[in-house]
Amino acid sequence: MTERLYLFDTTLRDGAQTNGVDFTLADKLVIARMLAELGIDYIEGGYPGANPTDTELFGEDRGIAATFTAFGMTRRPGRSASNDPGLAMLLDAHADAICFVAKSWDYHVRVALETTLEENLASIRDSVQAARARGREVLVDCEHFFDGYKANPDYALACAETAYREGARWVVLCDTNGGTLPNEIERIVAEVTKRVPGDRLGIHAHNDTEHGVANSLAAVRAGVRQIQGTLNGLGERCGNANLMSLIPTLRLKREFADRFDVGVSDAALASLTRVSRKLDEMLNRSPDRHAPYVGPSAFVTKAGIHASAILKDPATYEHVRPETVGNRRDVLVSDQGGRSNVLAELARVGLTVDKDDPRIGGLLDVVKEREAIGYAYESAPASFELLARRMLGTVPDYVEVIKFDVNVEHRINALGQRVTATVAVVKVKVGDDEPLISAAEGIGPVHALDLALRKDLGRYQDYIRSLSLTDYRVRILNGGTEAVTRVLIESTDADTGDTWTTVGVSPNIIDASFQALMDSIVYKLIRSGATA
Ligand SMILES: CC(=O)SCCNC(=O)CCNC(=O)[C@H](O)C(C)(C)COP(=O)(O)OP(=O)(O)OC[C@H]1O[C@@H](n2cnc3c(N)ncnc32)[C@H](O)[C@@H]1OP(=O)(O)O
Ligand SMILES: CC(=O)C(=O)O
Repeated sequence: MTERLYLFDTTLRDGAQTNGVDFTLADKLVIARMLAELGIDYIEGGYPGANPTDTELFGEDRGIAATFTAFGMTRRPGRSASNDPGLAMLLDAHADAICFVAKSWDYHVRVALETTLEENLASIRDSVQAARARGREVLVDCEHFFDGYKANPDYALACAETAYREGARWVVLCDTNGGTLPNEIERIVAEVTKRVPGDRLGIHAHNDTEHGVANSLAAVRAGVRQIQGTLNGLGERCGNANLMSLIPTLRLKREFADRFDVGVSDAALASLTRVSRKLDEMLNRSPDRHAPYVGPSAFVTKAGIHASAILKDPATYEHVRPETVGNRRDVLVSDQGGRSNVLAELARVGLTVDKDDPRIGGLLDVVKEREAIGYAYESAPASFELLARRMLGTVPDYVEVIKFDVNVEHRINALGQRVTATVAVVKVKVGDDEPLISAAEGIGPVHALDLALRKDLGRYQDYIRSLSLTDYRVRILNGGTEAVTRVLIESTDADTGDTWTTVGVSPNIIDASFQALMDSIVYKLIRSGATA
C-alpha cells in the first residue's frame, strides 16, 4: 500500500525570479499545461498583483488540470485583512488555492517586516482565515523556516502551528536562503512533525549548497508529504529543488518508489527529457549537458572500459535505463575509448564490422593519434564516420580539391570609408570532368570559402543544395607562435532537418575550416547515396 506524496511546481513563480528568465503569459500557459500533463498536483502560476502578466493570468479561469495556485504575502502589518489591496488581489484571483508567504524567523519579522512577533502571527491567522472564507485551499510557505528554527524554535513553530490550526492544508517549511544541510533538515522536520502532522507539511528547498534535491528527500524521510520544486531547477539565485531529478528519483529508487505514489505515470516519466528540453528551448538556453537523468550526457560514456561492459549489458554502468526518462544512451569515440567504443559507433551508423577485424585496432590508433594533435571526434561524429569509412574503403572519390585561395582586402574607398572585401576561389575536379573554378564573396573568409565551395560541384550540385552551415566554433588549442586551431562546423540539411558536426585541425584557421567544410559536404553526399 503506497502513500501519496504530492508534487508542487513553482517554475512559474519562484522560477520566474530566476536571473534572466521572463515568462510571457503564453509561455506560462504552455508550461502550466505541460506540468499538468506530467501529473504535477499543484501548479503555482505566479503572484497576482505583482505584474500585469500574473494579474492577467489569474484574471480568468485557465482550466489547468491541477490545483492552480496563486502566490502572495500575508496581510501587511497594521492593516486588516479586509483592507489590504495586495491580499484582495489574491482573494479575487481565479485560482483553486492560495499560497501565502509568511515570515517565520523572528529576526526577519523585526528587520524586514518591522513589526512585532505577535502581529506577524495575527497576520498569518487573518490571511488564512480570509482565504478559507473565500473557499480556497490554503498553503502557507513559512519563509526562512530552518534559519528561524535554529534562531528561535518556539517562534518558528508558533508560525507553523498558527497556519495549521487555522486550517491551512499545507504548512510548507522553506529553506529560503538555501544554506541548510540535509542532516539539519531531517532533524528539524522530525521535530516539527511532533506539532504538525507530516501529511500537512511540505518542503521548499533552495539550492545554494547544491542540496536542493537532497534536502527535499531528507524532509520526506522525516515525514513531509509535499515537495515544492521547479523544472530544470529554475529559481531565485542558485535555483530550487529540481523536479527533473526529484521525479525520477521518487519514481525509480526503491526507497521512495516502494513507499510513495507521486501521481506521475510511466508515460509521463518517459516524457521528462522532452519537457526539460522544451523549457530550455522556450528560454533560449542550451540544455545543461550534465543534468542528471535528462541531460544530453546523462547516459553517455567515453571510457573504453565502460563502453565494453555497456555493450555486454547496459546495466553495468547505468543506474537506471535511459528510456524510462525519455533519454538515450550514447557511446562516444575519443582518446579515452577502446575497440568497444569504435564498434558501438560503427554499429550506430549502420557499419557492420567483425569485432576481430584488424582495421578496428588501426582505426582506434588513428583516432588517438589525431586526438593528440587536436581533433575531437566525440564532438564531431560525422568526421569520425568519414574517417572510419575511409579506412574501410567505402568513401567514393567524389571531389578532388586542386586548390583554394582566400583574399581579404582592407582598403579605404572613394568615399573615405574603411571597407573589407573577402573573396574565395576554389578549384575542384569531379571525376574525369574538366576542373571547375568558383569564386564567391563573403562576409568573412570562412563564409566566402563555404559559398565558393558549394557554388559548383558539377554533378553533385543537386545533392548539396539543401545543405547550410548553421554553427561555427573555433578553439585555439595552444597559444603563441605554435598555435593550433580546431574548428567545429555544424551543418543542417533543410530537406530532412538532420544536423551533423565535422572537425578540422590545422595551425591555419582557414585550412582547419576548409577540412571541416569538406567533411560536411562529403558526409552529405554519402547520406544522400551519391555515387562516384
Ligand atoms: C522568499 C520569496 O521568494 S518571497 C517571493 C518574493 N517574490 C517577489 O517579491 C516578487 C513579486 N514582488 C513584487 O512585485 C513586489 O515586491 C510587490 C508587488 C509584492 C510589493 O511591492 P511594494 O509594495 O513596492 O513593496 P516592496 O517590494 O518594496 O517591499 C515588500 C513589502 O512587503 C512586506 N512584506 C514582505 N513579506 C511580507 C509578508 N510575508 N507578509 C506581509 N508583508 C510582507 C515588506 O516588509 C515590505 O514592506 P514595506 O514596503 O512596508 O517595507
Ligand atoms: C517562499 C519561497 O520562495 C521561499 O521561502 O524561498
